[in-house]
Amino acid sequence: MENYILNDGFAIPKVGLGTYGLRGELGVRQIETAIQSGYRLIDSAYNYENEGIVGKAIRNSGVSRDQITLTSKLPGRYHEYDKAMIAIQESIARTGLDYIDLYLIHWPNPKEDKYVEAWQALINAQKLGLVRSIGTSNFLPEHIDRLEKETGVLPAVNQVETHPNFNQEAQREYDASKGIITEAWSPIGRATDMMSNDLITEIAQAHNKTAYQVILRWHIQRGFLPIPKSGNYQRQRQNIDIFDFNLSEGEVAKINSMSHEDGRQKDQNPAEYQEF
Ligand SMILES: NC(=O)C1=CN([C@@H]2O[C@H](COP(=O)(O)OP(=O)(O)OC[C@H]3O[C@@H](n4cnc5c(N)ncnc54)[C@H](OP(=O)(O)O)[C@@H]3O)[C@@H](O)[C@H]2O)C=CC1
Ligand SMILES: O=C(O)C(=O)[C@@H](O)[C@H](O)C(=O)CO
Repeated sequence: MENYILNDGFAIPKVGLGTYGLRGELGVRQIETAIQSGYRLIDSAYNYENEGIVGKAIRNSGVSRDQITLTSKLPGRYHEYDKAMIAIQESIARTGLDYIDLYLIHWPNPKEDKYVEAWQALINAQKLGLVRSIGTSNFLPEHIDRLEKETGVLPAVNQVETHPNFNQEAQREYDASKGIITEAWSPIGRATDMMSNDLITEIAQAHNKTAYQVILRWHIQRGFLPIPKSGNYQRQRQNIDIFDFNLSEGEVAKINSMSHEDGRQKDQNPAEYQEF
């Protein structure tokens, strides 16, 4: 697996496994198969109620702990400093591991306006060794500017919705200007209409790859870090088998051109959406 280097010096795999909806003992087995297939970055969140099974899969995997990057995320209801510190410790305890590699603020919840306080807690948790790297999710440039101005500390990653219908080029440019890696959530658009898109199907046929492999390759060639979710062994393998071909600049540009202003998931604009 190829890596990006974060602004705090740690390496992070270029593709990760999304785990929203993977739960229970079946979830443990699904995450174990992903690790056996080569995944070394696992994305979880307090609100997915699966930190326990993700931790169990990592502990069962036989892969050494320091080879795996585990992400979790702080929910909106815990943005106050003291609550955030407890929530981080609860996340770690549920995993059964000693630390979490990457901890993100899940949503900025700008109407509550407590995300700077939450960020102070993540900074302190990093100093205490509870979490290795810290970052944000669904943060717009204005939110990151405030973190920088009020704390002087920038996120290592910013995880945002990105897929061909919503390519986030402006956000990526902003993140890159601050040394932040942009992770892509819903990177294959939740597998809805992408397969039937003629443009992507044509490119896929030219490379003898699936439409989803082309989309995931497109993310990487643009400098994004996609975290596709699959509970299925074969699809998990397909989603990381994307390092043996290159899209041309023209193909990348064609996929970029699919993006449109209202291409994001419904009601997921971080300027408005509140998640607790
Ligand atoms: N920070 C945030 O606010 C958010 C973060 N996330 C994170 O991002 C991850 C990924 O996003 P998500 O919304 O799950 O959407 P994805 O774009 O990853 O799509 C997941 C869906 O695609 C299917 N799928 C996966 N691979 C293939 C394939 N190769 N061929 C056909 N179908 C496929 C999966 O089904 P199957 O499992 O059956 O293969 C599932 O139904 C989440 O799981 C979560 O970890 C998601 C939303 C918001
Ligand atoms: O899955 C996540 O990480 C979320 O933040 C979800 O809330 C997601 O955005 C969603 O589907 C909300 O309906």
